[in-house]
Amino acid sequence: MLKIHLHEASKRFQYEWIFKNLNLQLTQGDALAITGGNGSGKSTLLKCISGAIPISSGKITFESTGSQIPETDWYKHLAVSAPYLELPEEFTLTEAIDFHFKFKKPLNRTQPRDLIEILYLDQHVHKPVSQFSSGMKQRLKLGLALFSDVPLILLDEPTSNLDKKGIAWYAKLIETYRSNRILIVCSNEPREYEFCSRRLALEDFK
Ligand SMILES: Nc1ncnc2c1ncn2[C@@H]1O[C@H](COP(=O)(O)OP(=O)(O)OP(=O)(O)O)[C@@H](O)[C@H]1O
Repeated sequence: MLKIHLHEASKRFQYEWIFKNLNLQLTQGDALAITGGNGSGKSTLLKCISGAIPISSGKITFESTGSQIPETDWYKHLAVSAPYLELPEEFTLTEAIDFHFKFKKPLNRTQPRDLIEILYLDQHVHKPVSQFSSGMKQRLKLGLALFSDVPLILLDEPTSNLDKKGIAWYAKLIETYRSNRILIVCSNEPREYEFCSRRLALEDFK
């Protein structure tokens, strides 16, 4: 059982404070929406929680069945989908999926061909990712994150580039695969985080 604890966590870039004295406890089953306008610091907070960048003061801890997970191992317990994280563009769809699952175990032993069907990308199996539309890339990013067998899922702007069908697909996918995980969604769009029972407005932590 993964537990994340932020204790007086603060982040600044040079002289600009992005958030200050943030206290938060999350455990599996929790869904948190991080909200705020452009530039409020949503992506920065997500990166701090993933361990990609350090906080300036305070503490973030990951704990699993009573023992603390070292920061260098956090990445093993999480998957991220974000606009600034690139897919391997030179790979075909099948290669990109195989590559991803060299590092992360697939959820419920999902087979690549089944995932491709769930992502409704079966017409594009042999196409290089560089030739995907932005919506197709977004579905692939979300699929790779949600179908990684990890307890922490971090989604930044999950429905960007998705059309109406894609947005409905996202909602259904989340409903099915969020259970017993910690899900964190950074967003300005209520439709992306309606299911989140917990909300954190970054404007409150300046
Ligand atoms: N590496 C960095 N160095 C300096 N400042 C940075 C860095 N990364 C982000 N910032 C600044 O931190 C602030 C928050 O940026 P961030 O990308 O976290 O906002 P956001 O809420 O995710 O915005 P958006 O909704 O536009 O995606 C901005 O003022 C940004 O310029």
